[in-house]
Amino acid sequence: MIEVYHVTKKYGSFKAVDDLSLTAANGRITILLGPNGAGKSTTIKSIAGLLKFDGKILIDGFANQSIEAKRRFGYIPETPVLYDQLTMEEHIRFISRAYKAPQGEERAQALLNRLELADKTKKTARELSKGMSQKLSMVLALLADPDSILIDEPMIGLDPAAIETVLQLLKELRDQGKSILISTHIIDMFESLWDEAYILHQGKIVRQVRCEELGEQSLKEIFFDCTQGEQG
Ligand SMILES: Nc1ncnc2c1ncn2[C@@H]1O[C@H](COP(=O)(O)OP(=O)(O)OP(=O)(O)O)[C@@H](O)[C@H]1O
Repeated sequence: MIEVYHVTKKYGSFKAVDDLSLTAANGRITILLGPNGAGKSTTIKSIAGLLKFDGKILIDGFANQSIEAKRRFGYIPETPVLYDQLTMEEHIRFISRAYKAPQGEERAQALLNRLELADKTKKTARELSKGMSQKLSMVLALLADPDSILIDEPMIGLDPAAIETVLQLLKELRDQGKSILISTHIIDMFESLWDEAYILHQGKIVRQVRCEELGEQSLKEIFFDCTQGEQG
């Protein structure tokens, strides 16, 4: 479970995230929606422990900067962070050991098969396409079987078949009881998937919507109402 309490992040004097609170519960897919520049990546990076901020963030009850928290979440950044000279299999071995995940390589193999990467494991990161890098980044984030998963714009660079696989994978992870927090501005992609949505505008949460409470209005319509017609 991911709990964010009153987080404010400033770049200089500019508040990119302003007093933001949200919860990503176990067994639910929570999406953080917002137009470009709303503060989504800043929020996700703050939760992942990459940025300093004011406020409090807990992962399964542990402060997000703590080692206990870091063992419990997997982070898939918007732009994959890989080691140019290492092959896919070297990445997998390295991350499995770093996370002391004995089943890591086995889990990675199953994910590589599903993402159609199994025949690419000898390639170095430098030789991977954008989509392949994104898929490898997902495999690495999931190989230690984290309880919470943080994903920043997961579908960027993926082809339609990979998008279907990732959507299916996310459903399975939800059904296993994981908490999943996804930041995106592409509402259509997650139409069939989300349980909880937070709409972010100019650094503030302007609306929280539960899928089961959705009335006549679609999430997209609510999004446009809240963000005054900005692109979604
Ligand atoms: N390192 C930085 N220094 C200064 N300002 C920044 C920095 N990173 C982000 N910002 C600003 O903070 C605001 C939020 O940016 P952020 O990247 O979190 O938005 P986003 O919702 O993820 O946008 P997008 O959908 O375009 O990726 C923007 O106004 C951006 O210009």
